[in-house]
Amino acid sequence: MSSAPCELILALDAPRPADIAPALRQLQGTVLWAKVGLEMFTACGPDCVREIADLGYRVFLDLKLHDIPNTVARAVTSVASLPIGMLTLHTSGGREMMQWAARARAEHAPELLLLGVTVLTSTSASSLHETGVAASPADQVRRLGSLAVEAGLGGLVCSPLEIALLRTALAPSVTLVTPGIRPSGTATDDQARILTPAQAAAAGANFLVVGRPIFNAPDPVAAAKLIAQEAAHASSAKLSSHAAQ
Ligand SMILES: O=c1ccn([C@@H]2O[C@H](COP(=O)(O)O)[C@@H](O)[C@H]2O)c(=O)[nH]1
Repeated sequence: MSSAPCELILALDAPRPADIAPALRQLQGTVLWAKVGLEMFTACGPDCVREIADLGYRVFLDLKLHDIPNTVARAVTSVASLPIGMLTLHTSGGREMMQWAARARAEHAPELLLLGVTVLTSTSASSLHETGVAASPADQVRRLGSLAVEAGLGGLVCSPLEIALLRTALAPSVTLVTPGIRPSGTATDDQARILTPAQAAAAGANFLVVGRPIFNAPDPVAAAKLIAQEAAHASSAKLSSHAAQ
């Protein structure tokens, strides 16, 4: 198990960094990581990645690549020149796609952590079955997670409900990143497989990705600080209890 406390990643789901500038400025130094996703990247491209990095954040580029192996490997090569620390691809693209991506990373961006998205946190058991997958979300996450690690990825994106099972199934060095985080009393929105920050951190997540519970809160800076504290506290308690055993 990792000895580092669980950290918060801010999900920047806005078209431009300028749209969330006050929160970004006020959280500099308190939150280390920010996630640029499809909305921001399709609106302003690599420039917004550099802009967020220039503000002092480590950037998680959440492009969820999913294509034939050659195309995904070339996309990994293209983003290798950007100041990013994490990049996502869909594990459902299969072993070969992930192996090609892992080779491109080794050659062009050895410091970059490639994360395999397993089953989206917005997917319920019934919506997964509708796509033709008979397995439960937990079994499908275990299967895809193991495949991703065999193919050479360093981490996974899963729901907090699967953190404990992945911690049992995989090496402790695998980084587990979880969206689907909802502090008690906040709206579920379109997320289906959720836990609170403390529950996810106690289960063994390395990073929590949180967007709307922060940016839709009356005071986003206070909301982010509370979530970061709750996660750090729960993971430190877990680490101390492991050390005592
Ligand atoms: O399975 C996944 C993979 C990625 N995400 C992304 O995380 C954030 C969550 O935002 P909230 O507002 O906290 O729900 C968002 O950027 C998603 O694209 C995910 O939710 N689930």
